[in-house]
Amino acid sequence: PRPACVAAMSTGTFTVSQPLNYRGGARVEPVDASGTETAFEPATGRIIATFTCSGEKEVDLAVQNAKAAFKLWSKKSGLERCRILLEAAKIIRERTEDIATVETINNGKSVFEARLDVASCWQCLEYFAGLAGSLAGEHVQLPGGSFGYTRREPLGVCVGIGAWNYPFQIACWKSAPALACGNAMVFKPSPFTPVSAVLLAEIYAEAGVPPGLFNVVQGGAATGQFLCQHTDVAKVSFTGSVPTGVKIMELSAKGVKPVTLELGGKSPLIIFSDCDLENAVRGAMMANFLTQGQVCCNGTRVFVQRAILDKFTEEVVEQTQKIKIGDPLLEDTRMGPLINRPHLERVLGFVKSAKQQGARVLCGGDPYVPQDPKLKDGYYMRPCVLTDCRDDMTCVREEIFGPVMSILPFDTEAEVLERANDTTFGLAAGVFTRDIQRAHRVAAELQAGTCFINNYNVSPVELPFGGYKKSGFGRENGRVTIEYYSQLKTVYVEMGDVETVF
Ligand SMILES: NC(=O)c1ccc[n+]([C@@H]2O[C@H](COP(=O)([O-])OP(=O)(O)OC[C@H]3O[C@@H](n4cnc5c(N)ncnc54)[C@H](O)[C@@H]3O)[C@@H](O)[C@H]2O)c1
Ligand SMILES: C[N+](C)(C)CCCC=O
Repeated sequence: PRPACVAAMSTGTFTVSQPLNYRGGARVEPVDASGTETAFEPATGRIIATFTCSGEKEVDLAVQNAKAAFKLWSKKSGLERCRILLEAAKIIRERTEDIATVETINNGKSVFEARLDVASCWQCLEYFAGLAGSLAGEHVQLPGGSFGYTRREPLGVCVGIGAWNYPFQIACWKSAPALACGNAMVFKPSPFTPVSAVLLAEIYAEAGVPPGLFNVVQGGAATGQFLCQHTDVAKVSFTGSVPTGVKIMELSAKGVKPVTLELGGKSPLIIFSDCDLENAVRGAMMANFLTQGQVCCNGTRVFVQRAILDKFTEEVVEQTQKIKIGDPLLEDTRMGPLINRPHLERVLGFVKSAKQQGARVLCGGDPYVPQDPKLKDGYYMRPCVLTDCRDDMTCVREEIFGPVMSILPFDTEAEVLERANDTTFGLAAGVFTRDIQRAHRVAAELQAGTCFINNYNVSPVELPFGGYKKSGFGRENGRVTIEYYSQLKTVYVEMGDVETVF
């Protein structure tokens, strides 16, 4: 059943009343445990769920269900899979309000933004539904009338492991290409945001996928490890931090499983003095403050050419101070709370160390208590703009994952490219300039999986998304993702006699 009118809910009222695991076509309590976790409503600090983390037996049951469903699903034609995925996309679109509301309650992002995330989800399903019907191999003529052909085949049971900043979107960006290619999936959300992935499982079931094709197991590191180590799992697609990505890769390597790693970043945004300043300021806001700054590809190192430094800084501070912080379910809120108390403290700690290292806080960077008494225990802070930053400061080198922008002046193109690329990360980068040749020259030199020219943090599902360097490898979205969820079989066909060398 769909959640009871969550769209009509207000902050401070939602609690989870049904099991959060989904296996074999139904919500279930796990048969064994690897501890318990608690999920919060960041806006109020209220507990909304206490749940059991799945143990090894539950993980195995989910994988076995997925394996059984794979046998049915992988035999369907691409067009048959397309129809079911399109139906799921339609349901997601119709339920935008319900899904966005749950996402906002559990994650803290504004409902305005959560609706945009949901749009990216149904669009992703539509996109891969479209590709499902066109998956094909090639036919190759060989000497003597013999020939070969290739078949694009699914991998089997794929595991998806997600981060907490885009819970529903991550589940869709992984499952849509996986299912389009004929795979089954077991998905584990972050224990901080367990609620919305199970809505996706229900939607897939309603759309007509076989029971067990998309399963959800809840838990933390231990549950994730059981998934990565399972011998019947063919592939692991992970979104999260670099240190966890390393562990996932090590575990998967033991079973020679291919991995997709969508990891963290510390992306540069370069603003040349010939830019359209108004657009550059808007771009910098988009690059830093979506989802309270908890975005992997955020352009948090904002390099500004010296001639426009003062004007740009003044404008960006003015816009930052105008951001409406508060109850994320209210229509005019644009910044909600951070994900939890320890993370808020961590982000505030980055601001403190930036000050100690010589940066100047132009606005924000301190805890915020909204006037509404029910929000007093929420995890809010005011968005922060730092100036007088240097490349060696901690706030400029490390991923903060919060609403903290560092402004860095520069003089020449060569200098800024050198500095922009001086990082172990390589997820995204941006450039604002009116000089079309410079824009493409700079994009070609930036060491990043995605480069934005004259915009930032737009990610249409038609375009591949993924990292360079320690930000990971493999891609999500775009046609190329088919290659990460399928394997190519070559079939040789002999039309003559066997010529033996013996
Ligand atoms: N590149 C991208 O597309 C992208 C998107 C969103 C977030 N991120 C990154 O994610 C990070 C924030 O997310 P997070 O704090 O949830 O990351 P995290 O690495 O702490 O956790 C991510 C997921 O991995 C699981 N996990 C933790 N230890 C594990 C282990 N040993 N084995 C298997 N699974 C394990 C967690 O339970 C969670 O589901 C940031 O670094 C951010 O940049 C990247
Ligand atoms: C949709 N965005 C804003 C590009 C975010 C993608 C996922 C990164 O955390």
